[in-house]
Amino acid sequence: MRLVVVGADGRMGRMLIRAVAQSEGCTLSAAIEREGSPALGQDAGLLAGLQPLDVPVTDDALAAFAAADGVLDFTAPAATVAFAELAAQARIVHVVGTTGLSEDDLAKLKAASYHARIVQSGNMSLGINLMAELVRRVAKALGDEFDIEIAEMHHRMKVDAPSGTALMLGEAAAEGRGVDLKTVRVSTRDGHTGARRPGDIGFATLRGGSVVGDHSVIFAGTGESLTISHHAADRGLFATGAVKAALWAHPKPPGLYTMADVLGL
Ligand SMILES: NC(=O)C1=CN([C@@H]2O[C@H](COP(=O)(O)OP(=O)(O)OC[C@H]3O[C@@H](n4cnc5c(N)ncnc54)[C@H](OP(=O)(O)O)[C@@H]3O)[C@@H](O)[C@H]2O)C=CC1
Ligand SMILES: O=C(O)C1=N[C@H](C(=O)O)C[C@H](O)C1
Repeated sequence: MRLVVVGADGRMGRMLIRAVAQSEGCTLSAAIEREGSPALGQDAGLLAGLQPLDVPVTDDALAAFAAADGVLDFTAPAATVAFAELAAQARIVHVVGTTGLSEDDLAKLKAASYHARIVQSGNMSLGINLMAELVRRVAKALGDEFDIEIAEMHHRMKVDAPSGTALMLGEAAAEGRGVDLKTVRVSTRDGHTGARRPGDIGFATLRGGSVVGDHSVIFAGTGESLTISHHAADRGLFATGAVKAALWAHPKPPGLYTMADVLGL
């Protein structure tokens, strides 16, 4: 499978180049960065700390997608929406790891998925996708007398909050309770907030250092609490998950898939 990595010079872009180069069943056909990027012209392998791969970084996504079977995209929301339209035109696989997507962005991905095979997830790791399943079950079993709070910590460079993973876990908890997350989501607390509203799902965001990604879902009852946690030690695991998703989606019909579909959860 010929794969394009977009956002090739990003933290995840470099990991994705390595994952493609080191995985069986796929090759790196192009590496894309935005116009004016200092990475343009550099060899993608060298950029990712590998031997040269003879794939220079370019800004010509249209030509790259036309000559590929799939694209791995961990960039930014506006870029991802534009790449989804190009992936739809090229009828290829589009693996979307980008977080911070708005409702409008998600609607555009849905539209693109009538022609592209899109796998979209706020987290490509096995552990987090299993955790979402557990959270759904626990939220269903425990009911409203247990307050749900979701805490996450990421590196100082992260630009969106709460993390895509935290929102995914929040959606799972809300589904377990049979409610719409939008109606119970509390993402900020400051000053005299009043007592906690029963049924709310709270989010706490921490940023600092080089933390790859830590998530906890706390079910706080009266006299007891239950916490489910995940610690990501290396962002290579997200890249490996993205390659797995691309290979899985290659023979599938157009549609919008999740990592839970890929992992068979
Ligand atoms: N789903 C998952 O499992 C995971 C998701 N993520 C998400 O992936 C995204 C990227 O994270 P990270 O790698 O840390 O961020 P970085 O900022 O390090 O990388 C993003 C890269 O995308 C590039 N980019 C932005 N717009 C374009 C464009 N139009 N064309 C080409 N390249 C573009 C950026 O270039 P420039 O710097 O010039 O803007 C940058 O090189 C985030 O949304 C993050 O939350 C991260 C890890 C795991
Ligand atoms: O920006 C990151 O780094 C990460 N982003 C994803 C998110 O928003 O949940 C996944 C992972 O936790 C790392």
